[in-house]
Amino acid sequence: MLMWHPHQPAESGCMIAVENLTKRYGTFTAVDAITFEARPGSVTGFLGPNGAGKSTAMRMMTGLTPPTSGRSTILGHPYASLPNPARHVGVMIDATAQHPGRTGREVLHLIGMQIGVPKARVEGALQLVGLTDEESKRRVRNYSLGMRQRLGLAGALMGDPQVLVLDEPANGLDPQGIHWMRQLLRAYADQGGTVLLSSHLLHEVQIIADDLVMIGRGRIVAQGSKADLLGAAGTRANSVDNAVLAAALQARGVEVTGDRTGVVAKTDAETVGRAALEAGVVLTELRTSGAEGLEEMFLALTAADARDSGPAAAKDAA
Ligand SMILES: Nc1ncnc2c1ncn2[C@@H]1O[C@H](COP(=O)(O)OP(=O)(O)OP(=O)(O)O)[C@@H](O)[C@H]1O
Repeated sequence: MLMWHPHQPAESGCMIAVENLTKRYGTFTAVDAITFEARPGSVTGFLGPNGAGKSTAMRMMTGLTPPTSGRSTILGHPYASLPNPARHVGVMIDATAQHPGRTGREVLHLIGMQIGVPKARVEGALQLVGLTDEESKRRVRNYSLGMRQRLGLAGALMGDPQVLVLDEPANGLDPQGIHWMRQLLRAYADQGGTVLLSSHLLHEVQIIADDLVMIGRGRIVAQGSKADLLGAAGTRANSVDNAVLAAALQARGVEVTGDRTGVVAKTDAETVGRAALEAGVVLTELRTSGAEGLEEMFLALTAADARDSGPAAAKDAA
């Protein structure tokens, strides 16, 4: 596999910094004072339901939409102040926006000319995203959505950037394509690159991301390392007497939910273990609630923000 080597940042620290970034359309607030950072060598998943404000935030970060207030920097500078930004930041916001009458190869040639990279880079970019020579000669109007995504990613990689900002890059990819993309982005981050990618699918992001920023109706509802967020999702336990275990936990002020497969406690494993010990209940299972817990948390945190939660969907307010 062809590899590339994103340059290490001159100084360690965040490559993308977003501070109180806000976008209002009339009285409707699409992005509401969001603040987060993305680190080099990591993949940051920007997660939220449809209409949460992910694309709007990414458009502001990459100079496509002016913010109402707040600021964002990439490599310490506002995107628009970066000299030849595509050499530093690869952006894929709308993969369907490519010119339908051009071939994939032509699209990449043009990008190369605009940003001043050698023509030979086109071959490398095509190989990186797995578009064949024959496919690269087809017109974009005949591309499947997955092929457009691959072409969009190739365009973003043309400048050999240190930072990638990708809006729903897995959209339209089949399971193999998603697997391929994960490997590509993981390798890119492992070599020091910084990736910010958005998705409305928790599972998709959870597999690849090191850090997560969860957004709902324009606001950040949770953020942190994936490990911390998985931990915060609680502990799943099973015992010979779950009713006694649940009561022991509640007596300690721990919030408990449960189903026929066991007890889920909003606390760490040690606290559950101690409660079981004191109550004299034998534990048969004890683990962090993990992925299921994170999904429950994501749904709960964004429930008030989801369009299905009430008639007054955000979009209608715009
Ligand atoms: N130009 C605009 N004028 C008015 N409202 C807008 C404009 N652009 C976006 N919005 C609104 O801002 C909100 C956030 O939209 P955005 O596209 O950023 O969401 P998203 O999280 O990317 O959603 P999705 O996952 O569906 O792509 C939506 O309610 C949208 O209708």
